[in-house]
Amino acid sequence: MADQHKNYSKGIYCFTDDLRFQDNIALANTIAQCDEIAFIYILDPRWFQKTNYQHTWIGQAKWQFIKQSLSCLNQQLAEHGHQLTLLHGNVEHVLCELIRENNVNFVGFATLVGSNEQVLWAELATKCADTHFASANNSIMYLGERLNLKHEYLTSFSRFRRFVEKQQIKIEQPRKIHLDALPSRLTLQNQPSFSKALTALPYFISGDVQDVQTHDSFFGGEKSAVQHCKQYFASSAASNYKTTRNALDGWQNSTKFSPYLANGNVSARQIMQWLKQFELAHGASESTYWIYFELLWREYFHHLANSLGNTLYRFSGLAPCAPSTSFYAERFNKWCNGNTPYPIVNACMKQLNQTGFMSNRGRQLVASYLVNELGIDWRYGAAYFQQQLIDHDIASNWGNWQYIAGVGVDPRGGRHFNLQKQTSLYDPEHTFINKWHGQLCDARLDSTDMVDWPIDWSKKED
Ligand SMILES: Cc1cc2nc3c(=O)[nH]c(=O)nc-3n(C[C@H](O)[C@H](O)[C@H](O)COP(=O)(O)OP(=O)(O)OC[C@H]3O[C@@H](n4cnc5c(N)ncnc54)[C@H](O)[C@@H]3O)c2cc1C
Repeated sequence: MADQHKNYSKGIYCFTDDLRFQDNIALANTIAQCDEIAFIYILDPRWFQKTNYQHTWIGQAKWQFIKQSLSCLNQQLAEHGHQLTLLHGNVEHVLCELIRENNVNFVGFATLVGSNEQVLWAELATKCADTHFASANNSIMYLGERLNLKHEYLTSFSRFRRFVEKQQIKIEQPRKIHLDALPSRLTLQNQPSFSKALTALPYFISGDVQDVQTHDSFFGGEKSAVQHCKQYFASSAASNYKTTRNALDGWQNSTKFSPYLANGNVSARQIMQWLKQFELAHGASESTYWIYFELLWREYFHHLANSLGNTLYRFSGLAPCAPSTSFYAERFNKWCNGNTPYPIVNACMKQLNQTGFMSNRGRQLVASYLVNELGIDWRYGAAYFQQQLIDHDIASNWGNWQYIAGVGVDPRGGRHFNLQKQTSLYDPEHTFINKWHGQLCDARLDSTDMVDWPIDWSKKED
Protein backbone atom coordinates (compact mmCIF):
# COMPACT_ATOMS: atom_id res chain seq x y z
CA MET A 1 0.00 0.00 0.00
CA ALA A 2 1.35 3.45 -0.93
CA ASP A 3 2.26 5.74 1.95
CA GLN A 4 -0.70 7.83 2.93
CA HIS A 5 0.05 11.53 2.56
CA LYS A 6 -0.03 13.34 5.86
CA ASN A 7 -0.41 17.04 6.46
CA TYR A 8 2.58 17.63 8.72
CA SER A 9 6.12 16.32 8.55
CA LYS A 10 7.22 16.62 12.18
CA GLY A 11 4.80 16.26 15.05
CA ILE A 12 5.01 16.18 18.82
CA TYR A 13 2.43 14.69 21.11
CA CYS A 14 2.57 16.28 24.56
CA PHE A 15 0.94 14.12 27.25
CA THR A 16 -0.60 16.03 30.14
CA ASP A 17 -3.38 14.51 32.24
CA ASP A 18 -4.16 11.92 29.58
CA LEU A 19 -1.50 9.33 30.40
CA ARG A 20 -2.76 6.54 28.14
CA PHE A 21 -2.93 5.46 24.51
CA GLN A 22 -6.38 3.92 24.14
CA ASP A 23 -9.36 6.17 23.52
CA ASN A 24 -7.06 9.14 23.36
CA ILE A 25 -8.69 11.31 20.71
CA ALA A 26 -6.08 14.06 20.71
CA LEU A 27 -3.35 11.47 20.29
CA ALA A 28 -5.23 9.66 17.48
CA ASN A 29 -5.55 12.97 15.61
CA THR A 30 -1.84 13.67 15.96
CA ILE A 31 -0.88 10.21 14.75
CA ALA A 32 -3.15 10.64 11.75
CA GLN A 33 -1.65 14.00 10.79
CA CYS A 34 2.12 13.53 11.10
CA ASP A 35 4.83 11.69 9.13
CA GLU A 36 7.18 11.62 12.10
CA ILE A 37 6.25 11.84 15.74
CA ALA A 38 7.89 12.32 19.14
CA PHE A 39 6.14 11.76 22.47
CA ILE A 40 6.92 14.09 25.33
CA TYR A 41 5.91 14.93 28.88
CA ILE A 42 6.94 18.22 30.48
CA LEU A 43 7.39 18.44 34.22
CA ASP A 44 6.90 22.01 35.27
CA PRO A 45 8.80 22.95 38.46
CA ARG A 46 5.97 25.37 39.35
CA TRP A 47 3.79 22.36 40.20
CA PHE A 48 6.11 21.67 43.12
CA GLN A 49 6.29 25.22 44.45
CA LYS A 50 3.98 26.49 47.15
CA THR A 51 0.95 28.45 45.96
CA ASN A 52 -0.63 31.32 47.88
CA TYR A 53 -2.53 28.68 49.89
CA GLN A 54 0.83 27.32 51.07
CA HIS A 55 0.47 24.03 49.23
CA THR A 56 1.86 22.60 46.04
CA TRP A 57 -0.15 21.66 42.98
CA ILE A 58 1.19 18.17 43.04
CA GLY A 59 2.09 16.28 46.20
CA GLN A 60 4.22 13.19 46.64
CA ALA A 61 1.42 10.63 46.28
CA LYS A 62 0.22 12.02 42.99
CA TRP A 63 3.75 12.47 41.69
CA GLN A 64 4.50 8.85 42.47
CA PHE A 65 1.38 7.81 40.57
CA ILE A 66 2.36 10.03 37.62
CA LYS A 67 5.87 8.55 37.59
CA GLN A 68 4.41 5.06 37.40
CA SER A 69 2.10 6.15 34.59
CA LEU A 70 4.98 7.71 32.65
CA SER A 71 7.09 4.57 32.99
CA CYS A 72 4.19 2.54 31.65
CA LEU A 73 3.84 4.87 28.64
CA ASN A 74 7.56 4.70 27.97
CA GLN A 75 7.55 0.91 28.19
CA GLN A 76 4.67 0.66 25.71
CA LEU A 77 6.42 3.08 23.35
CA ALA A 78 9.72 1.21 23.61
CA GLU A 79 7.96 -1.96 22.44
CA HIS A 80 7.19 -0.07 19.22
CA GLY A 81 10.52 1.62 18.58
CA HIS A 82 9.62 4.93 20.24
CA GLN A 83 10.38 6.54 23.58
CA LEU A 84 8.82 9.03 25.93
CA THR A 85 10.97 12.14 26.23
CA LEU A 86 10.79 13.62 29.70
CA LEU A 87 11.51 17.34 29.86
CA HIS A 88 11.82 19.62 32.83
CA GLY A 89 11.10 23.35 32.94
CA ASN A 90 8.35 25.90 32.42
CA VAL A 91 6.07 24.39 29.78
CA GLU A 92 6.02 27.50 27.60
CA HIS A 93 9.83 27.83 27.46
CA VAL A 94 10.60 24.16 27.04
CA LEU A 95 8.09 23.56 24.31
CA CYS A 96 8.97 26.67 22.27
CA GLU A 97 12.63 25.73 22.42
CA LEU A 98 11.93 22.15 21.40
CA ILE A 99 9.79 23.26 18.47
CA ARG A 100 12.47 25.64 17.27
CA GLU A 101 15.38 23.21 17.62
CA ASN A 102 13.58 20.40 15.81
CA ASN A 103 11.50 22.31 13.23
CA VAL A 104 8.31 20.83 14.58
CA ASN A 105 5.21 21.86 12.66
CA PHE A 106 2.46 20.07 14.62
CA VAL A 107 1.77 19.82 18.35
CA GLY A 108 -1.06 17.68 19.69
CA PHE A 109 -2.32 17.74 23.27
CA ALA A 110 -5.44 17.03 25.29
CA THR A 111 -7.72 19.95 26.12
CA LEU A 112 -7.14 20.76 29.78
CA VAL A 113 -9.98 21.55 32.10
CA GLY A 114 -8.30 24.29 34.21
CA SER A 115 -8.71 27.85 32.95
CA ASN A 116 -5.08 28.80 33.78
CA GLU A 117 -3.82 25.82 31.79
CA GLN A 118 -6.10 26.73 28.88
CA VAL A 119 -4.69 30.26 28.82
CA LEU A 120 -1.14 28.93 28.94
CA TRP A 121 -1.69 26.67 25.93
CA ALA A 122 -3.50 29.38 23.97
CA GLU A 123 -0.55 31.74 24.59
CA LEU A 124 1.87 29.05 23.53
CA ALA A 125 0.04 28.55 20.25
CA THR A 126 0.23 32.29 19.59
CA LYS A 127 3.90 32.41 20.47
CA CYS A 128 4.79 29.55 18.12
CA ALA A 129 2.56 30.80 15.33
CA ASP A 130 4.28 28.77 12.58
CA THR A 131 3.42 25.51 14.30
CA HIS A 132 -0.05 24.03 14.21
CA PHE A 133 -1.47 23.32 17.69
CA ALA A 134 -4.39 20.89 17.90
CA SER A 135 -6.22 19.65 20.97
CA ALA A 136 -9.23 17.47 21.72
CA ASN A 137 -11.12 16.64 24.86
CA ASN A 138 -9.99 13.29 26.17
CA SER A 139 -11.65 13.17 29.53
CA ILE A 140 -15.41 13.34 29.15
CA MET A 141 -18.10 10.95 27.90
CA TYR A 142 -20.26 13.39 26.00
CA LEU A 143 -18.44 15.83 23.80
CA GLY A 144 -19.75 19.37 24.19
CA GLU A 145 -20.68 19.97 20.56
CA ARG A 146 -22.77 16.79 20.40
CA LEU A 147 -24.58 17.73 23.58
CA ASN A 148 -25.34 21.25 22.41
CA LEU A 149 -25.18 22.22 26.04
CA LYS A 150 -26.72 25.56 26.89
CA HIS A 151 -25.62 27.37 30.04
CA GLU A 152 -29.06 26.96 31.67
CA TYR A 153 -28.55 23.17 31.85
CA LEU A 154 -25.51 23.70 34.02
CA THR A 155 -27.29 25.58 36.78
CA SER A 156 -27.81 22.35 38.71
CA PHE A 157 -26.75 18.72 38.43
CA SER A 158 -30.39 17.55 38.24
CA ARG A 159 -31.05 19.81 35.26
CA PHE A 160 -27.91 18.59 33.56
CA ARG A 161 -28.78 14.94 34.19
CA ARG A 162 -32.36 15.32 32.98
CA PHE A 163 -31.14 17.11 29.88
CA VAL A 164 -28.54 14.46 29.05
CA GLU A 165 -30.90 11.57 29.72
CA LYS A 166 -33.72 13.11 27.68
CA GLN A 167 -31.47 13.58 24.69
CA GLN A 168 -30.52 9.90 24.72
CA ILE A 169 -27.21 10.65 23.06
CA LYS A 170 -25.20 7.47 22.69
CA ILE A 171 -21.80 7.49 24.32
CA GLU A 172 -19.38 6.80 21.49
CA GLN A 173 -17.28 3.65 21.48
CA PRO A 174 -13.75 4.19 22.77
CA ARG A 175 -11.27 4.96 19.98
CA LYS A 176 -8.79 2.13 19.33
CA ILE A 177 -5.18 3.17 18.84
CA HIS A 178 -2.89 0.71 17.05
CA LEU A 179 0.57 1.17 18.47
CA ASP A 180 2.08 -1.05 15.79
CA ALA A 181 1.00 1.50 13.16
CA LEU A 182 2.63 4.56 14.71
CA PRO A 183 4.36 7.07 12.39
CA SER A 184 8.18 6.93 12.30
CA ARG A 185 10.07 8.21 15.28
CA LEU A 186 11.10 11.83 15.30
CA THR A 187 14.42 11.89 17.13
CA LEU A 188 14.65 15.03 19.24
CA GLN A 189 18.01 16.71 19.51
CA ASN A 190 19.99 16.52 22.76
CA GLN A 191 17.40 14.56 24.69
CA PRO A 192 18.49 11.87 27.16
CA SER A 193 16.68 8.55 27.56
CA PHE A 194 13.58 8.44 29.73
CA SER A 195 15.30 6.79 32.68
CA LYS A 196 18.28 9.17 32.56
CA ALA A 197 15.93 12.18 32.48
CA LEU A 198 13.98 10.78 35.41
CA THR A 199 17.05 10.36 37.60
CA ALA A 200 18.34 13.82 36.64
CA LEU A 201 15.27 15.63 37.98
CA PRO A 202 15.89 18.19 40.74
CA TYR A 203 15.74 16.96 44.33
CA PHE A 204 12.39 18.57 45.09
CA ILE A 205 10.75 16.44 42.43
CA SER A 206 12.45 13.09 42.44
CA GLY A 207 14.63 13.62 45.39
CA ASP A 208 15.38 12.39 48.81
CA VAL A 209 11.77 12.72 49.87
CA GLN A 210 10.76 9.14 50.44
CA ASP A 211 8.07 7.69 48.23
CA VAL A 212 4.90 7.80 50.27
CA GLN A 213 3.10 4.59 50.90
CA THR A 214 0.03 4.88 48.73
CA HIS A 215 -2.84 2.45 48.92
CA ASP A 216 -1.54 -1.02 48.13
CA SER A 217 -3.68 -1.37 45.08
CA PHE A 218 -3.21 2.02 43.41
CA PHE A 219 -0.46 1.79 40.87
CA GLY A 220 -0.32 4.32 38.07
CA GLY A 221 -0.34 3.47 34.38
CA GLU A 222 -2.65 2.39 31.62
CA LYS A 223 -1.95 -1.29 32.16
CA SER A 224 -2.82 -1.18 35.88
CA ALA A 225 -5.87 0.94 35.14
CA VAL A 226 -7.27 -1.56 32.64
CA GLN A 227 -6.47 -4.41 34.98
CA HIS A 228 -8.16 -2.66 37.89
CA CYS A 229 -11.33 -1.85 35.94
CA LYS A 230 -11.56 -5.36 34.49
CA GLN A 231 -11.09 -6.90 37.93
CA TYR A 232 -13.79 -4.64 39.33
CA PHE A 233 -16.29 -5.71 36.68
CA ALA A 234 -15.22 -9.36 36.97
CA SER A 235 -16.44 -9.28 40.58
CA SER A 236 -20.01 -8.72 41.72
CA ALA A 237 -19.16 -5.36 43.33
CA ALA A 238 -20.95 -3.34 40.64
CA SER A 239 -24.25 -5.06 41.53
CA ASN A 240 -23.98 -3.81 45.14
CA TYR A 241 -22.47 -0.40 44.45
CA LYS A 242 -25.47 1.70 45.48
CA THR A 243 -25.59 0.19 48.97
CA THR A 244 -21.83 0.13 49.59
CA ARG A 245 -20.60 3.34 47.93
CA ASN A 246 -20.93 5.51 51.03
CA ALA A 247 -18.63 3.41 53.20
CA LEU A 248 -15.62 5.18 54.68
CA ASP A 249 -13.26 2.36 53.80
CA GLY A 250 -13.08 -0.97 51.97
CA TRP A 251 -11.55 -1.51 48.57
CA GLN A 252 -14.64 -2.93 46.81
CA ASN A 253 -17.19 -0.58 48.38
CA SER A 254 -16.71 2.02 45.69
CA THR A 255 -15.10 1.61 42.29
CA LYS A 256 -11.71 3.33 42.96
CA PHE A 257 -11.72 4.48 39.35
CA SER A 258 -10.90 8.09 40.30
CA PRO A 259 -7.05 8.01 40.34
CA TYR A 260 -7.04 6.33 36.92
CA LEU A 261 -9.56 8.79 35.51
CA ALA A 262 -7.90 11.86 37.01
CA ASN A 263 -4.52 10.96 35.55
CA GLY A 264 -6.06 9.83 32.30
CA ASN A 265 -4.91 6.20 32.55
CA VAL A 266 -8.37 5.24 31.41
CA SER A 267 -11.25 7.16 29.85
CA ALA A 268 -14.80 7.53 31.11
CA ARG A 269 -15.99 6.08 27.80
CA GLN A 270 -13.92 2.92 28.31
CA ILE A 271 -15.43 2.53 31.77
CA MET A 272 -18.91 2.99 30.33
CA GLN A 273 -18.20 0.27 27.78
CA TRP A 274 -17.16 -2.17 30.53
CA LEU A 275 -20.19 -1.16 32.57
CA LYS A 276 -22.51 -1.91 29.62
CA GLN A 277 -20.82 -5.29 29.12
CA PHE A 278 -21.34 -6.04 32.81
CA GLU A 279 -25.02 -5.12 32.51
CA LEU A 280 -25.41 -7.39 29.47
CA ALA A 281 -23.87 -10.30 31.33
CA HIS A 282 -25.38 -9.81 34.79
CA GLY A 283 -28.35 -7.52 34.29
CA ALA A 284 -28.76 -3.79 34.80
CA SER A 285 -29.74 -2.67 38.28
CA GLU A 286 -30.08 0.44 40.39
CA SER A 287 -26.47 -0.11 41.41
CA THR A 288 -25.09 -0.25 37.88
CA TYR A 289 -27.15 2.83 37.00
CA TRP A 290 -25.62 4.57 40.01
CA ILE A 291 -22.08 4.07 38.73
CA TYR A 292 -23.15 5.90 35.59
CA PHE A 293 -24.89 8.50 37.79
CA GLU A 294 -21.64 9.21 39.66
CA LEU A 295 -19.65 9.36 36.43
CA LEU A 296 -22.23 11.87 35.29
CA TRP A 297 -21.39 14.01 38.33
CA ARG A 298 -17.82 14.02 37.15
CA GLU A 299 -18.98 14.88 33.66
CA TYR A 300 -21.13 17.68 35.04
CA PHE A 301 -18.26 19.22 37.00
CA HIS A 302 -16.06 19.11 33.90
CA HIS A 303 -18.60 20.96 31.76
CA LEU A 304 -19.22 23.36 34.61
CA ALA A 305 -15.50 24.11 35.11
CA ASN A 306 -15.23 24.85 31.43
CA SER A 307 -18.01 27.35 31.57
CA LEU A 308 -16.93 28.92 34.90
CA GLY A 309 -13.31 29.70 34.02
CA ASN A 310 -11.61 31.43 36.95
CA THR A 311 -14.84 31.62 38.93
CA LEU A 312 -14.09 28.03 39.92
CA TYR A 313 -11.37 29.39 42.24
CA ARG A 314 -13.17 32.51 43.44
CA PHE A 315 -13.90 32.78 47.18
CA SER A 316 -17.51 33.79 46.49
CA GLY A 317 -17.79 31.22 43.69
CA LEU A 318 -21.20 31.58 42.06
CA ALA A 319 -22.73 33.25 45.09
CA PRO A 320 -23.42 37.01 45.23
CA CYS A 321 -21.07 37.40 48.23
CA ALA A 322 -18.21 35.50 49.85
CA PRO A 323 -18.96 33.14 52.78
CA SER A 324 -18.44 34.52 56.27
CA THR A 325 -15.37 32.40 56.89
CA SER A 326 -11.77 33.45 57.42
CA PHE A 327 -8.40 31.83 58.01
CA TYR A 328 -7.15 30.41 61.30
CA ALA A 329 -3.66 29.00 60.94
CA GLU A 330 -3.74 26.79 64.02
CA ARG A 331 -7.13 25.28 63.19
CA PHE A 332 -6.11 24.72 59.61
CA ASN A 333 -2.91 22.93 60.59
CA LYS A 334 -4.84 20.74 62.99
CA TRP A 335 -7.35 19.91 60.30
CA CYS A 336 -4.58 19.02 57.82
CA ASN A 337 -2.84 16.79 60.35
CA GLY A 338 -5.96 15.09 61.69
CA ASN A 339 -5.67 16.63 65.14
CA THR A 340 -9.11 18.10 65.78
CA PRO A 341 -11.62 17.27 68.53
CA TYR A 342 -13.51 15.08 66.01
CA PRO A 343 -12.10 11.53 65.68
CA ILE A 344 -13.99 10.88 62.43
CA VAL A 345 -12.39 13.94 60.80
CA ASN A 346 -8.96 12.95 62.12
CA ALA A 347 -9.27 9.40 60.81
CA CYS A 348 -10.22 10.65 57.33
CA MET A 349 -7.39 13.19 57.20
CA LYS A 350 -4.82 10.65 58.39
CA GLN A 351 -6.04 8.23 55.74
CA LEU A 352 -5.62 10.98 53.12
CA ASN A 353 -2.14 11.91 54.34
CA GLN A 354 -0.93 8.32 54.34
CA THR A 355 -2.57 6.97 51.22
CA GLY A 356 -3.47 9.89 48.94
CA PHE A 357 -7.08 8.74 48.95
CA MET A 358 -10.27 9.38 50.94
CA SER A 359 -13.81 8.10 50.39
CA ASN A 360 -16.47 10.42 49.01
CA ARG A 361 -18.31 10.39 52.36
CA GLY A 362 -15.07 11.26 54.16
CA ARG A 363 -14.39 14.15 51.78
CA GLN A 364 -17.86 15.55 52.41
CA LEU A 365 -17.46 15.31 56.18
CA VAL A 366 -14.03 16.91 56.45
CA ALA A 367 -14.96 19.66 53.98
CA SER A 368 -18.16 20.47 55.85
CA TYR A 369 -16.21 20.52 59.14
CA LEU A 370 -13.56 22.90 57.76
CA VAL A 371 -16.14 25.35 56.46
CA ASN A 372 -18.89 25.15 59.06
CA GLU A 373 -17.25 24.28 62.37
CA LEU A 374 -13.77 25.70 61.84
CA GLY A 375 -14.97 28.74 59.89
CA ILE A 376 -12.08 28.48 57.40
CA ASP A 377 -12.01 29.76 53.83
CA TRP A 378 -12.93 26.71 51.68
CA ARG A 379 -10.14 27.42 49.18
CA TYR A 380 -7.49 26.37 51.73
CA GLY A 381 -9.22 23.02 52.05
CA ALA A 382 -9.44 22.64 48.26
CA ALA A 383 -5.75 23.50 47.89
CA TYR A 384 -4.79 20.95 50.54
CA PHE A 385 -6.84 18.29 48.76
CA GLN A 386 -5.18 19.29 45.50
CA GLN A 387 -1.78 18.60 47.02
CA GLN A 388 -2.67 15.37 48.83
CA LEU A 389 -5.06 13.50 46.53
CA ILE A 390 -3.77 10.98 44.00
CA ASP A 391 -7.00 11.51 42.12
CA HIS A 392 -6.91 15.28 42.18
CA ASP A 393 -9.01 16.62 39.35
CA ILE A 394 -9.47 20.37 39.10
CA ALA A 395 -13.12 20.26 38.06
CA SER A 396 -14.26 17.66 40.61
CA ASN A 397 -12.23 19.00 43.52
CA TRP A 398 -12.91 22.71 43.25
CA GLY A 399 -16.49 22.11 42.08
CA ASN A 400 -17.26 19.86 45.07
CA TRP A 401 -15.65 22.26 47.52
CA GLN A 402 -17.71 25.16 46.20
CA TYR A 403 -20.78 22.98 46.45
CA ILE A 404 -20.19 22.14 50.11
CA ALA A 405 -19.16 25.70 51.00
CA GLY A 406 -22.48 26.97 49.64
CA VAL A 407 -20.97 29.02 46.83
CA GLY A 408 -21.40 26.45 44.09
CA VAL A 409 -24.23 24.78 42.26
CA ASP A 410 -25.97 23.23 45.26
CA PRO A 411 -29.62 24.30 45.12
CA ARG A 412 -29.74 23.76 48.91
CA GLY A 413 -27.00 26.36 49.40
CA GLY A 414 -24.22 24.22 50.91
CA ARG A 415 -23.96 21.17 53.12
CA HIS A 416 -23.54 20.97 56.87
CA PHE A 417 -23.10 17.45 58.18
CA ASN A 418 -23.77 16.46 61.78
CA LEU A 419 -20.54 14.63 62.61
CA GLN A 420 -21.91 12.69 65.56
CA LYS A 421 -24.80 11.39 63.49
CA GLN A 422 -22.51 10.59 60.58
CA THR A 423 -20.16 8.67 62.90
CA SER A 424 -22.99 6.55 64.26
CA LEU A 425 -24.25 5.90 60.73
CA TYR A 426 -20.97 5.11 58.99
CA ASP A 427 -18.61 4.03 61.77
CA PRO A 428 -20.81 2.83 64.64
CA GLU A 429 -18.16 0.46 66.06
CA HIS A 430 -15.35 3.00 65.49
CA THR A 431 -13.53 0.48 63.31
CA PHE A 432 -12.43 3.14 60.86
CA ILE A 433 -11.54 5.62 63.61
CA ASN A 434 -9.45 3.02 65.42
CA LYS A 435 -7.70 1.93 62.24
CA TRP A 436 -6.44 5.47 61.63
CA HIS A 437 -6.02 6.47 65.32
CA GLY A 438 -8.59 9.23 64.95
CA GLN A 439 -9.04 9.53 68.71
CA LEU A 440 -5.40 10.59 69.25
CA CYS A 441 -5.72 14.37 69.32
CA ASP A 442 -5.36 17.56 71.35
CA ALA A 443 -8.38 18.08 73.54
CA ARG A 444 -8.55 21.78 72.58
CA LEU A 445 -8.76 23.28 69.14
CA ASP A 446 -7.44 26.79 69.84
CA SER A 447 -4.49 27.82 71.98
CA THR A 448 -5.09 31.56 71.48
CA ASP A 449 -8.24 33.66 71.55
CA MET A 450 -9.55 35.96 68.84
CA VAL A 451 -7.03 38.71 69.68
CA ASP A 452 -4.20 36.17 69.69
CA TRP A 453 -3.97 36.02 73.50
CA PRO A 454 -2.98 32.59 74.92
CA ILE A 455 -5.97 30.76 76.35
CA ASP A 456 -5.44 29.27 79.79
CA TRP A 457 -7.82 26.32 79.58
CA SER A 458 -7.24 25.30 83.21
CA LYS A 459 -8.76 28.61 84.36
CA LYS A 460 -11.57 28.34 81.82
CA GLU A 461 -12.60 25.02 83.31
CA ASP A 462 -12.84 26.36 86.89
C1 LIG B 1 -14.64 18.02 48.77
C2 LIG B 1 -14.55 16.99 47.67
C3 LIG B 1 -13.44 16.96 46.83
C4 LIG B 1 -13.36 16.01 45.80
N1 LIG B 1 -12.25 16.00 44.99
C5 LIG B 1 -12.18 15.12 43.96
C6 LIG B 1 -11.05 15.09 43.11
O1 LIG B 1 -10.12 15.88 43.22
N2 LIG B 1 -11.03 14.15 42.12
C7 LIG B 1 -12.05 13.26 41.94
O2 LIG B 1 -11.97 12.44 41.03
N3 LIG B 1 -13.13 13.30 42.73
C8 LIG B 1 -13.23 14.17 43.73
N4 LIG B 1 -14.32 14.16 44.55
C9 LIG B 1 -15.45 13.27 44.22
C10 LIG B 1 -15.45 11.89 44.90
O3 LIG B 1 -15.24 12.02 46.26
C11 LIG B 1 -14.40 10.96 44.31
O4 LIG B 1 -14.50 10.93 42.91
C12 LIG B 1 -14.61 9.53 44.81
O5 LIG B 1 -14.56 9.48 46.21
C13 LIG B 1 -13.54 8.63 44.23
O6 LIG B 1 -13.69 7.31 44.67
P1 LIG B 1 -14.26 6.20 43.70
O7 LIG B 1 -13.55 6.23 42.40
O8 LIG B 1 -14.25 4.92 44.43
O9 LIG B 1 -15.74 6.74 43.46
P2 LIG B 1 -17.14 6.03 43.08
O10 LIG B 1 -18.07 6.26 44.18
O11 LIG B 1 -16.86 4.61 42.76
O12 LIG B 1 -17.60 6.80 41.82
C14 LIG B 1 -17.26 6.42 40.48
C15 LIG B 1 -16.64 7.61 39.78
O13 LIG B 1 -17.60 8.65 39.65
C16 LIG B 1 -16.97 9.92 39.81
N5 LIG B 1 -17.51 10.61 41.00
C17 LIG B 1 -18.09 10.06 42.07
N6 LIG B 1 -18.54 11.01 42.93
C18 LIG B 1 -18.23 12.19 42.36
C19 LIG B 1 -18.40 13.55 42.74
N7 LIG B 1 -19.02 13.91 43.89
N8 LIG B 1 -17.91 14.52 41.94
C20 LIG B 1 -17.28 14.22 40.78
N9 LIG B 1 -17.09 12.95 40.36
C21 LIG B 1 -17.55 11.95 41.14
C22 LIG B 1 -15.48 9.65 40.00
O14 LIG B 1 -14.84 9.75 38.76
C23 LIG B 1 -15.47 8.22 40.52
O15 LIG B 1 -14.26 7.54 40.22
C24 LIG B 1 -14.42 15.09 45.60
C25 LIG B 1 -15.52 15.12 46.47
C26 LIG B 1 -15.58 16.05 47.49
C27 LIG B 1 -16.78 16.04 48.41
